[in-house]
Amino acid sequence: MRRSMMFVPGNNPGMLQNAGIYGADTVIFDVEDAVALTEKDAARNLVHNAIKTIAYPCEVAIRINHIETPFGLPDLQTILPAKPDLVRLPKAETADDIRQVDQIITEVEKSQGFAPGSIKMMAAIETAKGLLNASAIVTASDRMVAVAIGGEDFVADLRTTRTKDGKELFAARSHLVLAGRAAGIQVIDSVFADVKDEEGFIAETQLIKELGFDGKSVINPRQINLVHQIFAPSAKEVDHARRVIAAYEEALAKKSGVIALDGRMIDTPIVARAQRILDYAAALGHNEPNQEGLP
Ligand SMILES: CC(C)(COP(=O)(O)OP(=O)(O)OC[C@H]1O[C@@H](n2cnc3c(N)ncnc32)[C@H](O)[C@@H]1OP(=O)(O)O)[C@@H](O)C(=O)NCCC(=O)NCCSC(=O)C[C@@](O)(CC(=O)O)C(=O)O
Ligand SMILES: [Mg+2]
Repeated sequence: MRRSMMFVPGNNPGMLQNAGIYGADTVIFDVEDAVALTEKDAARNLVHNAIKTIAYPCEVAIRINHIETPFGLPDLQTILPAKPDLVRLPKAETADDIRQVDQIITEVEKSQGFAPGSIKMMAAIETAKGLLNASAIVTASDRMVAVAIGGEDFVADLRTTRTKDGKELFAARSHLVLAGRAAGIQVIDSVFADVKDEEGFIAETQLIKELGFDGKSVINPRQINLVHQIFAPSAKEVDHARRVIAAYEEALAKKSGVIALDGRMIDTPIVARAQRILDYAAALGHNEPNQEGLP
């Protein structure tokens, strides 16, 4: 699961040290926009050492600089030998961007003796051009496991701003869900910058869950649990899903493919959705908070 992917500035030793304790599904050690140009060398060395020496209890990703900048290649060459799980390429605009990074990862995997394909990739779409090429980007490498939207850069490219209800990102978010689902990979929403606005964060996370996203990029530990609560099926949803499956089994026993439950039709897509809720709840176990705990 990649419900919460937390950015950690790669030049902050204290944050790198503690990044694993907050329960994020993934930590993303950032050497791109959270790091000033003068700090790039120091940050990539810090990130390398952190990955090499700390046993993080979650997936470890790195966000490199774009491969066409002077920093992208040294980012990969310095950090990959520490073997992060995942490389996030920001501002991806073409399938060739992905292939270039893929090729460098392949070379480092060979030289370091890592299993081929063991380092995964994801791309962040942050421009109109990237969005229009999304289908080619998500299918450009077998390493691709997810695609994200980088909302802050995206609205800058569109020459607009972010609003509370997210109307400016609606088309892009939906397009990305389509591209990701068609490629069979996960789709991750953007960050929410105002870490003190809990109500706004909850509303945005509920929206992106309804749009079909698998998770959200976050920038602060206090946002992690909120995402997990919103993505966890509620007790009511789990109970309803169980009743749907039971009703459908009853229908099948009577040689029917359709049945009514509480006055509503139950057929195969509804059963598939119910099964997905049960699988999701089972994957979470019984220790995860769910929506009932939301403020
Ligand atoms: C926002 C703030 C300054 C608030 O600081 P505050 O000091 O008020 O935080 P507090 O809540 O007081 O911290 C309580 C305790 O948690 C620790 N703690 C906090 N944050 C932590 C963290 N992230 N990792 C580990 N530890 C953390 C802290 O050290 C303290 O520990 P302790 O002292 O021990 O108690 C801080 O969070 C922060 O720097 N965030 C990361 C920002 C960042 O990475 N931006 C770049 C990525 S976005 C981007 O580039 C846009 C994008 O590209 C995105 C896309 O593509 O999706 C696009 O285009 O949209
Ligand atoms: Mg960005």
